[in-house]
Amino acid sequence: MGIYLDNASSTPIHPDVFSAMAPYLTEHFGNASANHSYGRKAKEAIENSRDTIAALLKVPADTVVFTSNGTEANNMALTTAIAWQGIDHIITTPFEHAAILQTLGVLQKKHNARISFLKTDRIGRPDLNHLEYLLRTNTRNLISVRHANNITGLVTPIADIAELGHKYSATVHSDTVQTIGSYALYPERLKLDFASASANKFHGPLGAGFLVNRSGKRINKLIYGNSPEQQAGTENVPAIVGLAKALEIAYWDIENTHRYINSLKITLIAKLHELVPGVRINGGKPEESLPGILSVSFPHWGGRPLSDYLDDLDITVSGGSDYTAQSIPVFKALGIPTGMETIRFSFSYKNTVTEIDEMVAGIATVLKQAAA
Ligand SMILES: Cc1ncc(COP(=O)(O)O)c(C=O)c1O
Repeated sequence: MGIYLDNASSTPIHPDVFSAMAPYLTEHFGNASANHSYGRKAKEAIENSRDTIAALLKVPADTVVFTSNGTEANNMALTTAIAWQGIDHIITTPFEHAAILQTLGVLQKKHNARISFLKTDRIGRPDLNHLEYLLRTNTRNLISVRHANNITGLVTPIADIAELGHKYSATVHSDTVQTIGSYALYPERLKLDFASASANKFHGPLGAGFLVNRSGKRINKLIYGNSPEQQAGTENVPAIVGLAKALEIAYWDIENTHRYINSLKITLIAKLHELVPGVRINGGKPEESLPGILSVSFPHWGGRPLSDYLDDLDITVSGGSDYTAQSIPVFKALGIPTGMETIRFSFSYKNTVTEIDEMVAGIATVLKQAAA
């Protein structure tokens, strides 16, 4: 097995999550809408999962809406806010995920709303004075700002943003896909009307997410059909069961997991500074960013990209041309020189210091080859 350092993209499923899901793939395979024992068993599993998630997040169970992923949760939140709340002005940042920027682009046209992009500082922190100015000079505002940047890991002061927003009666959504499960996050404490999550970011299955809807408004459906779940269609019961189990595991002992993952990140930063002259760490100080994400820009030494060499060594990171193409607006906004190669390393509880050492040894070999 190689070294997997792309956990911000997707994490391996936790063995206990797999065990919790297995009976719902084999024995309890019923359709939750069916009026017989199989259906009732499936329905019960969904409601138990909803209760588990609600208890962990300290929100009422009826605010938890299951979705297929984080993108759907984000779409649902924005569509609901704009459709029901008569929003005519949206405040966001240029750093949001495509699930936000593309959705807002469509909704803006459909509802004749305007979008303002918050000014940010050099590392991407939003300017709260600018936020207050935008809130003061507009009415019926929706704020959508993500809690942590999935490229650099920088964490936004979302509670301050939400507090300011509510002072001016704004509706506040945060794309918390990178933070729910990474932090023990409580939407009420952060004063969020909407928060989105995706299970495969915290050792849950692919194809499961949820939206917390504290707005008091009915969810605006994205598709129509039979299901009593707000999103139409037959529910993915095993994935929902796995999602709840994964969140339970993530919230258990989260502080120690954090400390451990952060120590891997600090170790890698120190080793890279030692090894590579001119290396640049993006996303602010380690304590300002998610413990699990490290964005590094390497001076280009000509020839093949470093991420390709790492791939040859069976070391998986986020890099290469597709990643760069998606991330270019963020790199530009952060002032990362175009000549540098930027790689995201993202860690989980499964990674070890030995893996970090092996990867650094791999980078050292690549540097030597390039210099020869
Ligand atoms: C910040 C952020 N928002 C939204 C998404 C989309 O989530 P999903 O892939 O579950 O649709 C991602 C996925 O990487 C993300 O990092």
